[in-house]
Amino acid sequence: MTAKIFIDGEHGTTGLQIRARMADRKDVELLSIPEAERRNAAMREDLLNSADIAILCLPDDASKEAVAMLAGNNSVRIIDTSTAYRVAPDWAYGFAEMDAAQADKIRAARLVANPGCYPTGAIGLVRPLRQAGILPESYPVSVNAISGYTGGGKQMIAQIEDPSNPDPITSPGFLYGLPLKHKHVAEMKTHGMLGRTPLFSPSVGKFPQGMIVQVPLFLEEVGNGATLESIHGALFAHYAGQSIVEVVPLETSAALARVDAVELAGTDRMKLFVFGTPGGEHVNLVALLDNLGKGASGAAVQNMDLMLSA
Ligand SMILES: NC(=O)C1=CN([C@@H]2O[C@H](COP(=O)(O)OP(=O)(O)OC[C@H]3O[C@@H](n4cnc5c(N)ncnc54)[C@H](OP(=O)(O)O)[C@@H]3O)[C@@H](O)[C@H]2O)C=CC1
Ligand SMILES: CC(=O)N[C@@H](CCC(=O)OP(=O)(O)O)C(=O)O
Repeated sequence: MTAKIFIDGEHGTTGLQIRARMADRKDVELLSIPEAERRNAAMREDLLNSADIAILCLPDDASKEAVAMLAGNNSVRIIDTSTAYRVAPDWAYGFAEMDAAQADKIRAARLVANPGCYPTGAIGLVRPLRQAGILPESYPVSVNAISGYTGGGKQMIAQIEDPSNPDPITSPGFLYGLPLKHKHVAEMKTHGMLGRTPLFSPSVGKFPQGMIVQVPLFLEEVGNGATLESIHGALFAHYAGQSIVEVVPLETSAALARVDAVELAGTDRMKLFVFGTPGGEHVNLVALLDNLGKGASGAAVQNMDLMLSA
């Protein structure tokens, strides 16, 4: 049986990429709304309620409105890509590899919250270390990151790509989120199993897709006898057998001179690195992904596939 999928927000950045990933699939039927009608609430409500799975690629407020349009219709399953439900207890967090039980939770769930792009990297790095008893709950985690500009959606893409935009961005790279209250911090704390709110400083580079997320650690503060090797070993064991998330061998990382933010652009994969010097004081945990791949649309399709395999 083909599953009916409606992507609410299908003409936006995340929605278009999900559509592209499904273009050649015979096992799903895409319900579609004409671009000119994308904000037509009555048409959206009808399509939402006709779907087996509704994938919401909308700003938070519009996502909440779509969920309200589905109230009482338990036959429609929802994947929401916004920030609205990522720490809601009745929604499954859609990061299948974050622990051993999560893929089954997503498979069985009606409501799935797709993770944020930056949190996919940060949680992917710290949660296995929390679960292995290496990183203390009280450790003050800092997360520094650079994203491709498509992370800012249609608005930022236009600011960067269209010179006639009334509010153009001409900088080749910039920090933002300067008040340190980014909307991703809550999910990093909750699903990273952290006792303290992480200090998150994001930035954007003038490339469309790609992302580097860094979590630097002081080993003396980590304690528990943690070393470069024990941290790498815990991550390596956690992701053993996974095909989308890969932990790069220490010898390979040690031979690198650079990490290229766009290396995984156009893929749905994520690479995790542990950098440092054996016996040294510091370790830098690094995640490399595509903000629109494992960071958004790729993860949404992965979650849809898990849900369809139930
Ligand atoms: N881009 C990324 O890398 C990531 C994005 N996300 C999340 O995905 C969601 C979508 O983001 P993104 O694709 O980047 O955003 P875009 O702005 O590129 O696209 C959003 C789409 O939703 C439509 N839309 C907005 N409001 C409404 C409404 N009230 N009713 C119907 N349609 C509406 C927009 O239409 P219009 O053109 O008329 O505004 C647009 O087509 C957001 O919640 C974002 O946080 C998550 C992870 C990464
Ligand atoms: C570069 C850029 O602006 N990135 C966005 C995050 C990407 C996004 O919208 O994802 P979420 O739905 O996970 O928030 C931001 O910082 O708000």
